[in-house]
Amino acid sequence: MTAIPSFTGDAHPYGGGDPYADYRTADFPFTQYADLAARQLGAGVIAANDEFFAQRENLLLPERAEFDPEHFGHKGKIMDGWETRRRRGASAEHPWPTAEDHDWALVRLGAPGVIRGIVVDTAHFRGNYPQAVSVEGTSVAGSPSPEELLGDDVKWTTLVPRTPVGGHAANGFEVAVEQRFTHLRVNQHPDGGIARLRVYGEVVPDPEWLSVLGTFDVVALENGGRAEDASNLFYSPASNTIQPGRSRKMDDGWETRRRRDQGNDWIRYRLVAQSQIRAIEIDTAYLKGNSAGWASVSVQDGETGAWQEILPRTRLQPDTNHRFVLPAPAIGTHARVDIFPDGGISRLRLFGSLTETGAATLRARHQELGG
Ligand SMILES: NC(=O)NC(NC(N)=O)C(=O)[O-]
Repeated sequence: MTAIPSFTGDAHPYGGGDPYADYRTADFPFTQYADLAARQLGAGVIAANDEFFAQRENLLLPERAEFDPEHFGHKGKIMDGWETRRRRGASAEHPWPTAEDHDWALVRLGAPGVIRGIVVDTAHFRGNYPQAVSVEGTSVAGSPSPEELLGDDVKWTTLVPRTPVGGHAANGFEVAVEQRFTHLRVNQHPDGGIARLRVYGEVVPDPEWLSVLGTFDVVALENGGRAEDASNLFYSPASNTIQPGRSRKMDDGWETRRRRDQGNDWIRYRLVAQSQIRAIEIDTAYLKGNSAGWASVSVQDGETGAWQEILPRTRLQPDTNHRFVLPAPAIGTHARVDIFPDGGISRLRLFGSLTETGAATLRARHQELGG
């Protein structure tokens, strides 16, 4: 694992001006993966032992945390994060919290998967961030209640051991645990505030669920699809094109910078597993003066297979969902959308089903990751 920067210690008290001017962060190698704790994917902070100063749900807000130095409420300073009360010891002789004292929050991942990295963001928590944090993971099928998750029969695996963190900083941790997780427990030792939680990883879907679906979107992030590479990410990520639901504004889609050459832009995807594609949707919702002019779609079977064009270069309309039925099913493990010359699309849907090989591969991966 590559060494990534770690931050410790207080940040300076807020002194006015841009509250992010002294924010400590870094480029983490794992942010190429999807955020499995994204609300858009269906994640939630389902319980916490204490949220006296600020509510647990703020942890998963997609926007970066805000800070208003003048904003106070009945409980104290209004903070954009999850913040617990200060713990006290049991007596005047020992007024401090014990080494075991800690606060916890339970997080349901939006899609189960393998976790590659976690960011515990303490933005604006300058003198009230946790002394240390730890993160554990578990895999529980169905929709367990907080009480069930806290039961003695649930096995938790350490993803981030108890580690000191810094105030007003993006505290990143690489995770190397080859298991599929459905829920996390985030611990603050002994107490404090965390602004945001990001959990980067690879979706590993339930093969039984996909097998009964029949026809489904074999490139959708929630089903285990992934945007592997793209020609340009200037305005917004390529992974937006395989997010759930339709775009609600322009930057919910994928938009490239204006090209000034004779080339074109593209995205390469890894499908859920080997699939048979029968229909395609290309949506340009909210892309009007910058919608892709034309698009084509190709598939590749295996990392080294030849690319086969399955949708020839086709004119697209701005702010429109386009539907195409393929003349014959197309088999592949990867797909590529080429847009001409540049601009963007908001969503790509590839409807079909897993081949027998694809289904077997998915079942084997699900099993090897703990089932
Ligand atoms: N100035 C503070 O933020 N104080 C307290 N926190 C809030 N949110 O008021 C505390 O005890 O950490």
